Amino acid sequence: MDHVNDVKDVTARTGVAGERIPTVIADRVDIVYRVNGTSAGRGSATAALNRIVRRKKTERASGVRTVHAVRNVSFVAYKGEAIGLIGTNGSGKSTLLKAVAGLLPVENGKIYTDGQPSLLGVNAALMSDLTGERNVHLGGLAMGMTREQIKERYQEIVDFSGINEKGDFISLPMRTYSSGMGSRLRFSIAAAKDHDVLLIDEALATGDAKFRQRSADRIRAMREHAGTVFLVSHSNSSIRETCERVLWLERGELRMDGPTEEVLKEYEAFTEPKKKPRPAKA
Ligand SMILES: Nc1ncnc2c1ncn2[C@@H]1O[C@H](COP(=O)(O)OP(=O)(O)OP(=O)(O)O)[C@@H](O)[C@H]1O
Repeated sequence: MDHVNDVKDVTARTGVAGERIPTVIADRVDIVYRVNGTSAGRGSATAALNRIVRRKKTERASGVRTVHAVRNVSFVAYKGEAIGLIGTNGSGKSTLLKAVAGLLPVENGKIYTDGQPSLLGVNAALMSDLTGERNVHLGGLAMGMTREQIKERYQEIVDFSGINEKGDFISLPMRTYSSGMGSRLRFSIAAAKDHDVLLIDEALATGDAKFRQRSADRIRAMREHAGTVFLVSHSNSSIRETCERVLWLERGELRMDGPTEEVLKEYEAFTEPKKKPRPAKA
């Protein structure tokens, strides 16, 4: 099994114990995507025929290409931590998050989690033809809340999202929302529940400054109540506001794992364009 839901067994075996309680352990994880239909040939029927004819050839010849998205990544996350995942485009952040959520198999290594991690992405499935109100109920049920819990927290969710600040938008279909409003509602629904491990993919990026501040406060509160929060973001300020630890992935490899400021300092030096030397004064 590559995704095991019992971290306690591992802690017993490895002796990682004491005050800090591990919630996620990634042990030398490799994740590989396989993409079909990449060989020359027109249309998928030709590609399929090619695959049958050349069954014994290499993967590349049969039209299957592999993308090694995460390479030999290991880390231990503890209860109460908020961890930022950073890295340039295509460095493997979303892939790693999906694997921690149990949505992608790992090629090598293992991921152990304590409790069921919840992945909150900007694409979290809400129904655009239904009203915000219906979506709050559906989203809550999808996360495992009871009808009573949803009723109890409904007003809190709507108030937190700020959707109704500019009129009665919560009774309109979600397709009438701006992308920022949509992701605020998604975040608010997810934040209404206490999660053991909450995985957030860019959810805060589209909110305005006021909402970002509220989200950062909410994430802090969630950490105090229980679990561990992972946040993937390209916004270094969101990471600074929210996380005290950062994992930096580059080309699928874990380049740095440490306190936010230390890692961001190196990352910013890596991503900022090199300054041209000033011409010498005449
Ligand atoms: N479904 C997929 N099939 C094949 N390759 C994929 C798939 N999803 C991602 N990849 C590849 O895996 C690598 C890592 O992608 P991933 O989306 O995890 O990166 P990321 O760090 O989240 O990027 P970004 O910052 O742009 O969102 C990339 O090379 C990407 O092309």
